[in-house]
Amino acid sequence: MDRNVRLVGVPMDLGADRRGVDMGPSAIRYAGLAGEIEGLDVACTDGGDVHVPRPEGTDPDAGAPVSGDAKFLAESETVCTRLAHEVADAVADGDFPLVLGGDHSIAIGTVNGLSREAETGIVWFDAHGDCNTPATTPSGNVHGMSLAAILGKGSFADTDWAPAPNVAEENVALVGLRSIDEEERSNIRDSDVTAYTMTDIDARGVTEVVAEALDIATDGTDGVHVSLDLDWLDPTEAPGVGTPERGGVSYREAHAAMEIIAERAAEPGRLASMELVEVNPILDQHNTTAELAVELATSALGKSIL
Ligand SMILES: NC(=[NH2+])NCCC[C@H](N)C(=O)O
Ligand SMILES: [Mn+2]
Ligand SMILES: [Mn+2]
Repeated sequence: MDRNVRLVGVPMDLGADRRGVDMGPSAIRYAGLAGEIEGLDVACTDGGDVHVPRPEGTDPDAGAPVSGDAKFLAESETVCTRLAHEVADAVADGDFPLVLGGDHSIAIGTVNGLSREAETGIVWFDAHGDCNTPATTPSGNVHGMSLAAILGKGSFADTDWAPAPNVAEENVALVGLRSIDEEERSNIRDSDVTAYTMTDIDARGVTEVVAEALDIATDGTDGVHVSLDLDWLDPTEAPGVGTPERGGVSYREAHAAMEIIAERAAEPGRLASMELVEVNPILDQHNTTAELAVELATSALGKSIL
């Protein structure tokens, strides 16, 4: 990594049912992220946390500007708009934004900030598709809708804060899927997003799948955003997540994926930003999942075994 890394924490948990992911940024910092990055001879500054309203006393249905079910949408807008500013500022200063969640709804803010001035591809590592819309969501949780929001699907198209300005569906790849809701399945199938399931990883191996996902995300774009939902990994490796799903990638497969990202990042501008989301310290075992998030981030930023 030839740029200064700027950490931006987003202690957001309004997009998920299980409370506790708001403590993710602290847990990841506590696991030693800044020091590990500096150990790679990469400068790292901490931009602090984006302010997130507390849910207590907030009406989850207040002012929802879209039709359908989406809880805390007004707060999502506020937080994602703030985050988009922070990310755009980091990019304008020539820094590499590393965003610490928080639930996955924050990706709406990260990608909006990042794609303001640049064509952006996305590789989205996740057990879930996060492609529900307010019309198809079974839960009303925005963290299950964030990719659909970024792509302006359903009633998100009527908002001015959710659809990202310079992201083409053809440059988006989902990797590691194993839990898709019934109607979400058609949202994915009817889109131009490329979706790699765990079955694809079983058959082809993680290195081939991730290399192809990166080809898709880099084709004609200025840079790639890596969105890493820790529930992408098997819950035996990453127990501290709110929506664990059996059958995820192993510890080594996850590192292998990040190492391929690091190889490609050598080409200037290729890896544009990264976010680590869904770490839930309340459900974790001795901060294992936050420590894993730190390891995977440093792998993506160039840490190698030898
Ligand atoms: N980012 C996540 N962990 N998303 C989980 C989404 C779960 C489910 N598909 C929903 O829409 O509620
Ligand atoms: Mn997710
Ligand atoms: Mn997920």
